[in-house]
Amino acid sequence: MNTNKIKHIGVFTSGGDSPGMNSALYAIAKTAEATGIKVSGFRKGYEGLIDGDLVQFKSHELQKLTQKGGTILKTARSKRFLELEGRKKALQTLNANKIDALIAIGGDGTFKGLLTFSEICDIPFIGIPGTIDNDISGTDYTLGFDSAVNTAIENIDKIKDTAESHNRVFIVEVMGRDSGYIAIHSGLTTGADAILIPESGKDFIYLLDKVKNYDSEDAFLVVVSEGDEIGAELVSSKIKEVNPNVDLRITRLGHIQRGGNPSALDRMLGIRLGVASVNALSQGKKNVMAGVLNNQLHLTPFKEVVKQHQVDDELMELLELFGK
Ligand SMILES: Nc1ncnc2c1ncn2[C@@H]1O[C@H](COP(=O)(O)OP(=O)(O)O)[C@@H](O)[C@H]1O
Ligand SMILES: O=P(O)(O)OC[C@H]1O[C@](O)(COP(=O)(O)O)[C@@H](O)[C@@H]1O
Repeated sequence: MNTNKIKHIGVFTSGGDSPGMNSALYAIAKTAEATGIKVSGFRKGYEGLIDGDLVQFKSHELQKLTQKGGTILKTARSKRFLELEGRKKALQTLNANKIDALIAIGGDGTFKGLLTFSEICDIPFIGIPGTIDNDISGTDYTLGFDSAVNTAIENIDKIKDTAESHNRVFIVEVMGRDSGYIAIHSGLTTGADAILIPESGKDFIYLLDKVKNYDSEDAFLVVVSEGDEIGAELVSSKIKEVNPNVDLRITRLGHIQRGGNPSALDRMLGIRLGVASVNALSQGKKNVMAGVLNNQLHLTPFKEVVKQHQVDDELMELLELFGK
């Protein structure tokens, strides 16, 4: 392993926070220390790079916080980094602090940012996929997805109890800005009657077919992704059109899905990808995202990392089977 070139890594979290980010930060610090590399953390995503807002990282301090949700480095969506002016300031910060590599934990927007930044900055960048939405190619799972699904499940189970007690139709909106992964996983595993996602056009037809005859002693549970083109309000009014007698409520789970301690799976993913990202830098890799494909570590060039707008065929078949 060649560790001569990299002496000082900068790391930051960016975009929406996700459970598991702290595990990854801990693993990065631990691996870097073991190979004699200094690590600095930039606070608030690209904003910290622009403002030179950085803190020294010591693994024993991060060890205490590895199990916590959120990100101890804080995160942000930075308008200033979208402008060349902002990116030039970020470059000055890196030069002034002699940072010779960057690791970013975030979603596809963060990686697009790195690609744009690479036009004026030629130090190596490594990405770690961190978003609850799980909508990034090049990895089976993103950091935080499993925890968010677990939170959604826990809450949907509770809603189902009250829905059954009152024979109510409940529409539960889960997160996923443009993606249905949280909805599919949480809907299937809570026995939802209908699951609505942006990637499917048929799901709404199945829902109306089912709900028009709904007149039972059970709950009728609809899990809808916030990214779905129809949305909870319209779904509600369409249900009332086809079945005016239903007693219906809408619950939005919202940001509760982003918080909480990470699941075992997300903690392990954070540790694996944190270690992999430092190792990738030591091996001379640049501008790649570290992910896990078929449970094997995998590096994908940023240029090939895209926002996933399709769920895989197997999940679509499940949706078809359980949605009808
Ligand atoms: N094309 C781009 N050029 C420069 N910076 C970008 C670009 N796209 C996104 N970014 C930066 O990445 C940040 C995070 O992206 P965002 O889409 O909000 O979250 P995520 O990384 O979770 O997808 C943005 O706030 C912006 O600062
Ligand atoms: O916290 P905000 O800025 O309101 O963003 C909400 C969005 O962030 C997410 O929670 C995760 O998005 P990211 O891709 O930025 O991680 C989406 O599911 C949701 O639409």
